Amino acid sequence: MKDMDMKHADMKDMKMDMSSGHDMMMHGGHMMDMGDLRQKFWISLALAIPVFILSPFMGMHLPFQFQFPGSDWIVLILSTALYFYGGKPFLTGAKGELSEKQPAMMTLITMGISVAYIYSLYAFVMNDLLHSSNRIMDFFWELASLIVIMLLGHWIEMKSTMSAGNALQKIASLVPNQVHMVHGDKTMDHDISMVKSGDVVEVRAGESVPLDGHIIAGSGYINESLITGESKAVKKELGSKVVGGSINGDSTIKVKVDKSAGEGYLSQISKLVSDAQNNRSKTQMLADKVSSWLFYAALTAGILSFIYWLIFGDMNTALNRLVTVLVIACPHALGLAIPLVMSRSTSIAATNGLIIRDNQAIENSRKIDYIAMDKTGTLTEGKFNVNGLQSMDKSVDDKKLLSLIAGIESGSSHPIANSVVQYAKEQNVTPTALDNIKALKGYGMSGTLDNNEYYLINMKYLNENKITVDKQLVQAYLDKGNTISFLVTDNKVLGFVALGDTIKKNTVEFIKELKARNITPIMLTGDNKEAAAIMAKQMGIDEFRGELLPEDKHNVIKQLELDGHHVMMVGDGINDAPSLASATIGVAIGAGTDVAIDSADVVLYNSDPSDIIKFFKLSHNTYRKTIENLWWGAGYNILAIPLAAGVLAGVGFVLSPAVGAVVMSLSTVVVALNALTLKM
Ligand SMILES: Nc1ncnc2c1ncn2[C@@H]1O[C@H](COP(=O)(O)OP(=O)(O)OP(=O)(O)O)[C@@H](O)[C@H]1O
Ligand SMILES: [Cu+]
Ligand SMILES: [Mg+2]
Repeated sequence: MKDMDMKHADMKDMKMDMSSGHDMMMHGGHMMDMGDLRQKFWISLALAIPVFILSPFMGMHLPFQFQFPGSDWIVLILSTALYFYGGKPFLTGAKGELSEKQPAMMTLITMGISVAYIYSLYAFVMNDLLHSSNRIMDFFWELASLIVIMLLGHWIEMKSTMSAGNALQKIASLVPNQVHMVHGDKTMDHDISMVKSGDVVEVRAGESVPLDGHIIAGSGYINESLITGESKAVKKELGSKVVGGSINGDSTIKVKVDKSAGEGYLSQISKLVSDAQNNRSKTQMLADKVSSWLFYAALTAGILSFIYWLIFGDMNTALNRLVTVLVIACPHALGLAIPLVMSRSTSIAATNGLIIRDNQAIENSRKIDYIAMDKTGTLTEGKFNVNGLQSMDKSVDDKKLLSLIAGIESGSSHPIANSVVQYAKEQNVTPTALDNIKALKGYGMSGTLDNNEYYLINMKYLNENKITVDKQLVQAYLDKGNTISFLVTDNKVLGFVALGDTIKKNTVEFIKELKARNITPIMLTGDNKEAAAIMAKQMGIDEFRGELLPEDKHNVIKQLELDGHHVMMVGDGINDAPSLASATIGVAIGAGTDVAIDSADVVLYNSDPSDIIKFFKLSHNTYRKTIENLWWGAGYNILAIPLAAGVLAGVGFVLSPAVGAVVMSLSTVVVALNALTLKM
């Protein structure tokens, strides 16, 4: 569980991060500390208002403007403060981008405001210090308005990014900070981070269960809907497992904590979500590329128009055009377009049973035409009923047989093993203690007792090792889709256990929907072919393979991909990990098997395969929004740069920096709002 470790302290930090004044923002996939944008915006606005009044706009005097002796000095001082204080987030952002040799949005903004500021300084020196004969037009008005508008734009962007990306905050808020720890017959309130595995906490009526554990006193109904999506409260009794974040009904229970704050179910989920949100997707890289491309385009367009106006106009016009081009090229909306959609998307996903670990999966989902699924635990519950248990050798009776089988299975966490051990307990049969218990991948288990090697293995193993068994005895179980395990020692079959699984309630509907989407479902299982065929038929699946070893599953996926298909693989076990990693999209079931989860792109944390349909719907909408936003973002730049360069100057239209900035901010708001309308 190493990489899922998340101390509760981290979760609290997270809560603090969200509410503190410091705004973090994604730019080109990097998190950037923007300082307190809200405060910066208001202070900058206050600084800017006198500049708007005292400084001529584009060399023109607007009706409300006036000057007095020394007013230029006030403008200079206020503008300098604005540049260094209000412009700081952009200046530091640009430094970061340039140090990584990835000029992007921040560099463009910095270019715009720096050019405006430096040129205006020059104008001030010429006008007010050297008293040059013809007044040089300065850009203080534009500088001030740009900084204010940029701050506003980024502040709005920030707010939408935050509301889009608060899945972590939602998860963190599911657990209380304080717990009632039980000490003897007293309880004391402690910080949740103090609670260790083995401690006992009291959960009163209506409170949420702080940590994973099991009930040692009391019983009641517990609502796990926040965690499992299952809206009905479930009855929990003595010994029942409870999950941190679920809500207690109206009785008081005592819970013995099994996992400390860092290891519980919720912290795993948090870790997954934060992984997913920090994940830099290829699509984001596309936006980065476009941003950096725009940087060079703007520089080129700026220099060309500068040269052009220098030749056919004058220095002032030329500089004015240069400043305008550099200011307007700002790819604000563009850089916002995809991160916003993606973070909104992962956030929606997180509240719908989906954790998207790799954003690339969203893009790839359009291509999927095959979906390969593991049977046990994925399409079925993975909770087996023991349908038959029979000794086939005089040396053991049924009870002894079960004791041996349960003994071997106590060393396994396979669903079959859990079910058998549970069954033995119900039958009051004590498992025999065996040594050296090992898993035989794809076949079963083995263990030693009194120097004898005992095997609990399937038919495939018997066939491959030429161990004979009267198949007639188990045929009836095979015909019902049972999984059969034989207990073998010394090449002699001692007996068998037959287990039946139940199909998950949403599976049949899910398969229908897949087919309606023209996605071919194929079932891959390690179970026997008879069980595979019978279960597949019941589920409505036409293609299936049985008796597969983990590497066989992997090969089936690889072959399908070689044949030009794009395969989604859904699995739960450690043995599914290679297939999950090699598929176009790997989907892991449940938050249980960390190896499977680590290899997957998407995790279904409610263990409900039909959430995959939600994934397809969400991905489809996300992709559409991404493209829409790319056009809104880039479209602005595509139109604005040539206009700013003065292409239409011949017909009397030139775009001023201030108007450019207003339009840019509008396009940003459009992109942000458009991202927020993303729905499932
Ligand atoms: N702990 C175990 N006890 C008994 N039999 C086992 C055990 N582990 C595996 N087996 C046998 O090996 C077969 C394949 O196991 P594997 O884990 O590869 O697949 P599975 O999880 O049963 O099915 P699926 O591939 O659909 O998830 C099982 O069907 C069973 O016959
Ligand atoms: Cu911008
Ligand atoms: Mg399995």
